[in-house]
Amino acid sequence: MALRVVRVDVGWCGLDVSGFDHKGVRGNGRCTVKFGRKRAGAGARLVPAVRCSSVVRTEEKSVGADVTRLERAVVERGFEVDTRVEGELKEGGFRSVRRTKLVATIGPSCCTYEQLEALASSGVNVARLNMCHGTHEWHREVIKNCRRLNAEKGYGIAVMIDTEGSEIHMGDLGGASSAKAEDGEEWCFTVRKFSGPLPAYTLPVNYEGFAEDVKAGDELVVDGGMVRFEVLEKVGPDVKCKCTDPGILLPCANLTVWRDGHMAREKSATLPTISSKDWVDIDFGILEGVDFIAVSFVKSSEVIKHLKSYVAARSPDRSIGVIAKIEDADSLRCLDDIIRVSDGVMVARGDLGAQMPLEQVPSVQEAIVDACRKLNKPVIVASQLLESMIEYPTPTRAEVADVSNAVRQKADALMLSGESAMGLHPQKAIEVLRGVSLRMEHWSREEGHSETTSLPEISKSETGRTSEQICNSAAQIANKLGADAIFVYTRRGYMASLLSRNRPDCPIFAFTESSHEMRRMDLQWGVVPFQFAFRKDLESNLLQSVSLLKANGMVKPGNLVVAVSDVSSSSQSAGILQSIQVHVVS
Ligand SMILES: Nc1ncnc2c1ncn2[C@@H]1O[C@H](COP(=O)(O)OP(=O)(O)OP(=O)(O)O)[C@@H](O)[C@H]1O
Ligand SMILES: CC(=O)C(=O)O
Ligand SMILES: [K+]
Ligand SMILES: [Mg+2]
Repeated sequence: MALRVVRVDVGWCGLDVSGFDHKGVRGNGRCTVKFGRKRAGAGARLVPAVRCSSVVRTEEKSVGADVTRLERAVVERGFEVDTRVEGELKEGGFRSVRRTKLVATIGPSCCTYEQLEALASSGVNVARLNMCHGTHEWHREVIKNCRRLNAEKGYGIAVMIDTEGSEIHMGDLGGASSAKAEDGEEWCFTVRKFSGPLPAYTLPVNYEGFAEDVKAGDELVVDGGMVRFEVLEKVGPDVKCKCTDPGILLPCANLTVWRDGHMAREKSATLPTISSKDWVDIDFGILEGVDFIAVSFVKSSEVIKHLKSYVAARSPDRSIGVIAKIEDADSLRCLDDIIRVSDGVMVARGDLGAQMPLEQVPSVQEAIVDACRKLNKPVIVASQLLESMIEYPTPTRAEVADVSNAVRQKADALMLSGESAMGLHPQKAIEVLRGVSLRMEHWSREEGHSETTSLPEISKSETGRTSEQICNSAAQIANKLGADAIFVYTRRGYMASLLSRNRPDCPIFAFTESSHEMRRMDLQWGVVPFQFAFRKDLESNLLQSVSLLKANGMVKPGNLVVAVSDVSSSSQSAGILQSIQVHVVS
């Protein structure tokens, strides 16, 4: 039997071990972890005692101060939970937990360790990195900071990369954070490449066929109408334009070309959804162990299927969630197909609003949120939720109403873009999202303003249908009994998602063995992920988790818990598929 010291990092990348025994953590924070014996006939698998995630390196010496708070949490306490949720539970009890999840785009305003910590402490669940901007070194540093925060401070922040896609947009502004275009000024849009500062009144465009595609008289719309130009003439790679609607130009701003009142798409319409640059960025994401990859301008379910099989082949032991961004009319035509094959969806209102009449965006948002819930996939509502907070420390009343509306629709998550990436008040913006979410959730739930949504049956297989019915019933039982929480023991999060789909009155505590699955579940409405070593059946899991939470002051006598499980047990092999248990904490 090998005796080895393992550095356990409940962070991002690295290998998952099947399990190991532990001697415990000593007062000085040193921890020796001993591998168990090989199970007979089970090859290299080890007898699991405490299951833990992401062993980054193994070495023959003691790790001493390397042992982080979270490492100790799993070894000492037998479970792990995001430290922010733990605080909420201890302070306000089960029902106080926020159900709507928060995504923040990371940019120059919030990328240092301290700035990220400020966002994390205000409740960010997912950090989004837009691959349109920054270098791989820059993104790697942000990911490293997020990991460090998780390891040192006990947060469970997930990372999402977002592809650039092939749509036409401007390049960076030679290092400038913005440029101002005045009425009547002449500007040159060009496909020429520049290193360093740009010549005056010049804007690079990413799409090589740009000059071929546009015609004199076309209208160029920047960022859905922030600035407009009229095309005067084409000279080789340059397109000379006159500003007709003045405003601020931002780096990598989206460009659409309009002709005779319609969006002109020409050859750009045939560009691949995932460009060669995107594949390089996706490889980077896989290598860095990100939790989600969001794909811009998805036009069909095929591209999602293709990416999912690529990711599965490149990252066989660690699934990465593929999020389809809905940002144009093409994706709406096959919305249900796209949702079915994706692991989640983003309502990308920024580009949606540039690609279709603005007044259609609210109803499209509602339709997408609704379809995602019906098809059991998490949905993120993104862009301009608090746009004025890029500059001002307080949102407009209309913005608060917009955020409230998304929460009332029961979207899984809300996302900040420029507000966090390059705004003056990233932390305040997250606090507004948090405060408005909590208030609106309370209003819907406790003040009886919730509407019931009928959910279609989605599962095809017998076990899937059983899980679905069990989860629907468990959610109903929990609501009728006024339960404090639903506990679900789940390997890949499927049962947790089926419960979340019901949007029950109480939070869903989802116990899983992998810290990676934990982070993936943290995009779902009302799901509170825990890492926990499974016991032999539902009853032992329930008793063990309740007693662990009780010992840590996170449940109280009298709390009512409804429990379900998709973890196979001895009774399942005896023919009892699944059951619902109701437990009062003694
Ligand atoms: N990594 C970054 N570096 C510099 N600036 C950034 C970065 N990420 C975002 N920004 C700034 O924040 C603004 C909003 O960011 P975001 O990524 O959400 O843009 P978006 O237009 O909503 O997304 P997309 O390009 O996917 O449609 C950008 O226009 C850019 O100015
Ligand atoms: C987020 C994004 O890509 C959009 O709103 O267009
Ligand atoms: K993008
Ligand atoms: Mg977009």
